[in-house]
Amino acid sequence: MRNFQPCQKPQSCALVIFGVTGDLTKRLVIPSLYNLAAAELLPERFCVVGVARCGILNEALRESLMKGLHQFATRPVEDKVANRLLECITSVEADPDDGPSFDRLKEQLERLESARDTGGNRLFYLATPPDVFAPIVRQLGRLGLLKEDHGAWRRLVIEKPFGTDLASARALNAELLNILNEHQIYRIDHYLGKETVQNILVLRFANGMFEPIWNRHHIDHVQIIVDEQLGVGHRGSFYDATGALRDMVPNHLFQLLSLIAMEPPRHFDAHNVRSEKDGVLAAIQTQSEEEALKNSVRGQYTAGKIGDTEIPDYRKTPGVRPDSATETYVAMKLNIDNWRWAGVPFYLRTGKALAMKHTEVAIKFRETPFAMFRCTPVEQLAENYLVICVEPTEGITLQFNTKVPGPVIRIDGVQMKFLYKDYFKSEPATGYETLIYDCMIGDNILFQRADGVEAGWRAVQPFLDAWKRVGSKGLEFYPAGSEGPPGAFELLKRDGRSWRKL
Ligand SMILES: NC(=O)C1=CN([C@@H]2O[C@H](COP(=O)(O)OP(=O)(O)OC[C@H]3O[C@@H](n4cnc5c(N)ncnc54)[C@H](OP(=O)(O)O)[C@@H]3O)[C@@H](O)[C@H]2O)C=CC1
Ligand SMILES: O=C1O[C@H](COP(=O)(O)O)[C@@H](O)[C@H](O)[C@H]1O
Repeated sequence: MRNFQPCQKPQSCALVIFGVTGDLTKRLVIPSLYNLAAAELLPERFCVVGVARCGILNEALRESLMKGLHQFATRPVEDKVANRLLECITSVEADPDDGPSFDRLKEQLERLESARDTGGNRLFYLATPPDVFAPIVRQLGRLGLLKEDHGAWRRLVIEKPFGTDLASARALNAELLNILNEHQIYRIDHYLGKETVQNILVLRFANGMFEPIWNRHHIDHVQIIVDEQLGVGHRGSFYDATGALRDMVPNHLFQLLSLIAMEPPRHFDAHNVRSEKDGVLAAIQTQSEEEALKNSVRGQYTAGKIGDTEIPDYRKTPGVRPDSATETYVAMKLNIDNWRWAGVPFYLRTGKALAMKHTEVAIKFRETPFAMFRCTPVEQLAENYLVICVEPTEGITLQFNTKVPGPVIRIDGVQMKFLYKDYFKSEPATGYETLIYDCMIGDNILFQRADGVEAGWRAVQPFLDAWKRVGSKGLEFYPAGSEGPPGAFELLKRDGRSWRKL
């Protein structure tokens, strides 16, 4: 998210993609590069080195990426732009288990850099399974390919998951920081590529009216809701080892939480913004295992129907264990131990195979102190919510009470709505364009820092430990296409609250 206008072209560079034959490259990386190319935002001198473990001819790789582009592009593909991009791509064979193949990769990369005159700047993109992040970085480190010298930058993009718990996240960070400096590492969380998520900072800090009421004196609680319609589909074995909490909470939901709850940064730059975000994650109250069990609900979907589509029982998904205790839904209550948020619960929920796709942050304000209008008791007034709608509706809604026209006082709840589509025309995008562009210009404001990743895992670790200890005890079931497990609604009811109706 750049702090200047107009957009500049990044410096010349080489982009090295590990996992060039994979789904992420085809579905998101290449379509984003295409969108950047169409907007004239790729470097003047540029080359892409596509690394695969088994040799693939340049022509075959380009053909397969072109096919993927036609399938996943967010806008009609213009041959001229696509060909210009694909001509930059060269296939190279290298396997992190085979040291000499990396020596050859180095030679080929240096040859291409010199032919394309890219100036030695390099962006390494790890679009591979997470267990090879460290081995690849070790190979690159051994060959000095990540060392910044003669003014040339060397950067590394890694995809989530950054570990599977606190210990593995620490180990991965330690491996990376052994070879790279923190400023060279770009840990991607695609939620930060969403316009509506980036706008949280602007809403809070470019408007004077929110800050005075953005605290425990005026806010009753916060809800972060990421409901998905998609089931687990073909990702059974990955998902069964992961679950809803690891897949979504310490990364995507915590990004939303930290943007909502952070203190104003001293400056709008990567260091200050990330320090404030990470500071609030570190202030999430550490729960005991008993508290974690009390303050969380796990659900797993059973067979059901979404629209006309029959969804099979989660446990019958290929790759999923028939007696799996993995959660496909999680709801939890967290507290933040600082002056701004003490006593303001944050309720988080996310799940698969639910009735609808909906992502929002709802900020619920306190009620009026007493009932001035006899016609409507306080508890019957509409609740005051400021809702940041992330997806599929993009916008902001304010819910408040108003007088119904007429001679007697009657009160009804109404909504004031800002919808992006009513104000702005923007080309449909993958959400990765901004992120890749920012890597190229060296702005890591939208990327996670090591301490933030670790603070996120630290906050969820008691939940992981407690669930591991109790196994499937307490796991609730919900039919695909429903609103989720009843316990998630009980979690708020117990506190005299309820989830906002979608
Ligand atoms: N797909 C998506 O939408 C998203 C994916 N991610 C993350 O991106 C990464 C890639 O995911 P995705 O593309 O879906 O996975 P795929 O399984 O589709 O692709 C993985 C790629 O990694 C390569 N690869 C596999 N094993 C190794 C290895 N041992 N050494 C080197 N390369 C290897 C494969 O290439 P080959 O076998 O040819 O060498 C393949 O190109 C993962 O970390 C995932 O969590 C994150 C967000 C979204
Ligand atoms: O990272 C992931 O995110 C998606 C949800 O992303 P969204 O942008 O559609 O909200 C989720 O489906 C997937 O399981 C997870 O790995």
